[in-house]
Amino acid sequence: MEKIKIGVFGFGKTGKVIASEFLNDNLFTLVWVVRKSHDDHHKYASRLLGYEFDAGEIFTGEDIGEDFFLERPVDALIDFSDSTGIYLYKRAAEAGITIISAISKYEQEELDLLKSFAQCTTVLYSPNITLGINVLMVAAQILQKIAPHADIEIVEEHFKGKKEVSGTAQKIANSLGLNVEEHLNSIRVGGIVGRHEIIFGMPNQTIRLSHESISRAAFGQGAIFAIKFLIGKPPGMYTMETIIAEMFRQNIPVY
Ligand SMILES: NC(=O)C1=CN([C@@H]2O[C@H](COP(=O)(O)OP(=O)(O)OC[C@H]3O[C@@H](n4cnc5c(N)ncnc54)[C@H](OP(=O)(O)O)[C@@H]3O)[C@@H](O)[C@H]2O)C=CC1
Ligand SMILES: O=C(O)C1=N[C@H](C(=O)O)C[C@H](O)C1
Repeated sequence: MEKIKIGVFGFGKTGKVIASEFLNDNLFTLVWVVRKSHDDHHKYASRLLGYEFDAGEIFTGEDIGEDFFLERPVDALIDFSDSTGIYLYKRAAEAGITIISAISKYEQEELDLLKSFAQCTTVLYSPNITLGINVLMVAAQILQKIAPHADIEIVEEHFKGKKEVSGTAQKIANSLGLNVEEHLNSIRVGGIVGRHEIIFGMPNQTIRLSHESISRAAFGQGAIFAIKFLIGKPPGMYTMETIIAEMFRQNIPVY
């Protein structure tokens, strides 16, 4: 079977682990990686990550001219760079390359741009691409319907250096109709990869839905799940939670 060709934006804390997940999986070929700086320019991500073969040539944003995506075709582009990466890959969308953006926080302008790409190709946007957090997000909406009077607080914990409020926590708050200023609690300590908890407080009981990414590999596995789902789908905007919600629908008759 022909391998699925992948291009990755971002080669930081997460991008490196994502690249490794694709290098470890025989279904995929890592064709290139784009980063902001000129560090490791034209070296192979595979070599830098300890593999003994060449894959994932490293480029900088400045290398992306008119023909970059035509000369180095891929089936899917996975974005773990930052909110500016999106301005470099309009031509990828026009060429029909599947776009998966995992950027945790976009301004409206960037969200609109991403939506415009969905007219030409399949686009999936997910501020938290793990399977687990999306299951939790759907479960929380069901629980809120079952217990509409519960007090709800969201706690998100991340590594000390994370500057912005968790995009995942904001998305959870929006999906539950909660004011982010009032109900979102952020903790920044040490090296926590990412933990989210939704606390439902009732007079005589407390329900806690929590999810923790214990390795950034969880994000790579989520991206792989997303690509497999998107193969053969028509152009349009997709999200992880709508894929998971559909799976809930198909599997809900438990009793
Ligand atoms: N949706 C999800 O599940 C998850 C989302 N994220 C999100 O992914 C993003 C990256 O996180 P993290 O790895 O921790 O961040 P880092 O700061 O460690 O890495 C960012 C990377 O992006 C590159 N970069 C920045 N701007 C551009 C650009 N315009 N074009 C191409 N590359 C660029 C940087 O290049 P250089 O190395 O040259 O400086 C760097 O390699 C964040 O938005 C984060 O919140 C993270 C984990 C999970
Ligand atoms: O910056 C990160 O690393 C992460 N960001 C996400 C967010 O802001 O919600 C998701 C994940 O927990 C890791």
